[in-house]
Amino acid sequence: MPETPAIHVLNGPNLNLLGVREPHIYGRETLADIEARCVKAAAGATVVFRQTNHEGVLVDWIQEAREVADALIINPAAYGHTSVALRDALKTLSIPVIELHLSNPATREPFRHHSYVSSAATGVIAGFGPAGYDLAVQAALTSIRERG
Ligand SMILES: O=C(O)[C@]1(O)C=C(c2cccc(Sc3ccccc3)c2)[C@@H](O)[C@H](O)C1
Repeated sequence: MPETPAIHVLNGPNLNLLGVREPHIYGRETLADIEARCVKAAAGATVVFRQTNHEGVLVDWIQEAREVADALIINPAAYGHTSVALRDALKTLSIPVIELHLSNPATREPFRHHSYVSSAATGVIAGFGPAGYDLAVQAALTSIRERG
């Protein structure tokens, strides 16, 4: 177990607009609120929390995590349903990868039912709203601890 684990949390397109519209689907918390949740749940572990609307930037951040992170949490948003590039980048990682969705895409439009990310993830958390990020951080810490 690293002395101070580093958990990278990556967020995909449009998540910078959270809390503004569709609170019945994604909740009323902003991404800044969710970042604060992650820091609190991490209980002293380092949290690197980022959001981008650009697929290639997510690939760059995944490659960076390969070198410096002990676990990766990713909410790919719409790119989860479209991006082989994200799947390929995640497959290069040997650290725990947790796919996270605020909503449960399986209960929504058919085009959201498939995720390219899931086949590269250690596990998936979906449908719990912002609390899902707390669950993902706990899962990351447990996975790090159990890997030694
Ligand atoms: O549930 C999620 O977290 C999800 O990853 C997030 C998504 C998503 C889609 C559009 C906008 C937003 S964030 C948002 C919400 C309300 C108003 C503006 C932006 C997230 C979807 O693309 C995914 O299918 C599901």
